Amino acid sequence: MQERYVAHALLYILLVINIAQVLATVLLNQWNNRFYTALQQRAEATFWIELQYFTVVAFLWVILAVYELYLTQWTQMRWRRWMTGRLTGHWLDGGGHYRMRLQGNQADNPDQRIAEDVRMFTENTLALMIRFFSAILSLYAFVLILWGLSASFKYNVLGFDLESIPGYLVYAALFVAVFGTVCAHLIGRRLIGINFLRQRYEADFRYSLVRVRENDEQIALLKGEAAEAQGLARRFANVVANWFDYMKYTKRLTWFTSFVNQASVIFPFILLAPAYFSGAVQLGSLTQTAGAFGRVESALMIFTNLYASLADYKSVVDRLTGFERSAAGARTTPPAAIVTERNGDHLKLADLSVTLPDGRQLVSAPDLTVKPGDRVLVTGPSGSGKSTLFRAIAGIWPHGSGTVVSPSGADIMLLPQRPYFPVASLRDAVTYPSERGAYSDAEIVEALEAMNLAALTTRLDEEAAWHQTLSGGEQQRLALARALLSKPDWLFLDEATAAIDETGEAALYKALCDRLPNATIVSIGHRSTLVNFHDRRVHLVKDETGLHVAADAPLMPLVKG
Ligand SMILES: Nc1ncnc2c1ncn2[C@@H]1O[C@H](COP(=O)(O)OP(=O)(O)OP(=O)(O)O)[C@@H](O)[C@H]1O
Repeated sequence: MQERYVAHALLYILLVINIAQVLATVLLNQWNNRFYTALQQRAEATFWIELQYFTVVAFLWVILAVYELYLTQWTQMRWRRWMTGRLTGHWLDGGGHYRMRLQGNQADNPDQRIAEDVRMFTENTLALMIRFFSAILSLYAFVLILWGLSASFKYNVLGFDLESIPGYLVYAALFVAVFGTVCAHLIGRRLIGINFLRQRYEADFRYSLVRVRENDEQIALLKGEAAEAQGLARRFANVVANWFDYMKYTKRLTWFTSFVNQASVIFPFILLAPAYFSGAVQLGSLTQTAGAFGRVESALMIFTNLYASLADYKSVVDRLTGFERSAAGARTTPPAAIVTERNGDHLKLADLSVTLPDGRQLVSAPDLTVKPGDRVLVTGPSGSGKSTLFRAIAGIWPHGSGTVVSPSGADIMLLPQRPYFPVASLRDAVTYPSERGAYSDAEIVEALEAMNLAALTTRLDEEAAWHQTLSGGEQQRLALARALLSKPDWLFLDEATAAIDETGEAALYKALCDRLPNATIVSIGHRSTLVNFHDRRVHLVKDETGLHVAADAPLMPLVKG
């Protein structure tokens, strides 16, 4: 609320500054007439007085210019902060970021849209708004002046008395401006699409660089540097090709706008010269009229002069609205046809059919119930859909139909094979996503020791990219320590111990079962040794139509397929 008031206040101050600036230009325009008339008449005393007048107005002008820029920049950052918070929220809320990708309606490079496009939007909106506002004000002020001045320039063209058209100089400026705007649009409109793609290609290229950085070890091990260099060059080739397109159209537009701008310097003099040379008006009146004509014309030509910026702006607006549409689509589409109800203390899958994004059926669970305290091992061939079934149970998979009734009020945690850690201190990494201070150091140390990570207990304050520095097994143990701390009622382990040797895995499962005696544990795994820690097995087996179906199976023996 307070934020809104400050934003409004800043905007009003900026508008007032703009009005004052236009007022100053009007004063200077009038001064122009007096000053040059004094020069022409060699009136020295008036000349000095007018110079003092100019100094005062110019000084005020400088103050206004400085504060206009300063307050504009301030407003831009406040606005950007607000918009960034809003878009980040829309992206992250309710798993939208994940569903945006899965639903296939993802706007490209959301990271770039939140970072770059928001910055460009806030900077340009304000700058353009102010340019348009002052253009309207100067138009208003100088049209009046020019209208009045038109009457003093008497001459005729091809026998037609121009003086008889009131304010004909205003019409002349309007004609130039309309002509300029139409031509600028015809020449430059392709820039909108080109700018849109430029943002995209730049972001694609940056993302490829980040992926190399994130996967440096794999790339070094595979000696994939040459392939990466080729891939990066391919992406950068898009940036270059797009840039050449951009150059081509910007060049055409610049040819036109520069030409029009230069022509508009002499255009008023051509119009006014006959009246001046016939002696009808003084030099001061000529320069004032030419100045006023220039002001009216440039206010009217705003679309022409800002066409490149407007094209840029339009592409940024398109990218942001595309992002918002995609985020809204992800938010408003419920966790697909799979209804997740919270009711009772059992987990119940009824007529559940999980499909792939392209609509192909992947796995079904016609009737499956897991009771609190169960220890269930889920098995099935690779690619049969075990992980996707977990995703559907967790409510983040948007494709399929049927019902998942999950236990009411239960705390559910799902650990994947490759755990995620933020680049932060080890303390924050292990307690993620809980709030800071949710666990004492003693609790954290205890959990780490229980997961055989005593060596890490002295490094709680150390910040690192833990996904790159810890071994695969250490990362999995760190994720299990996270589970020990948060003590979920239901723990889903998706091959969460696959990188650990069988003896180590046995010790970890024992520690988990001892420390979370009431937790229901559902594990996906391929190892036969896992049988020892579970009392039930659900197997994904192919039915006669080739579809994998999840159903109870004997715990032993573990058979493949
Ligand atoms: N986002 C996705 N888009 C398209 N296909 C997907 C997506 N996620 C998973 N799949 C496909 O769904 C199938 C099942 O994947 P899933 O990871 O669930 O198998 P899994 O049984 O857990 O395999 P594994 O035992 O090898 O881990 C695979 O063929 C996979 O390619």
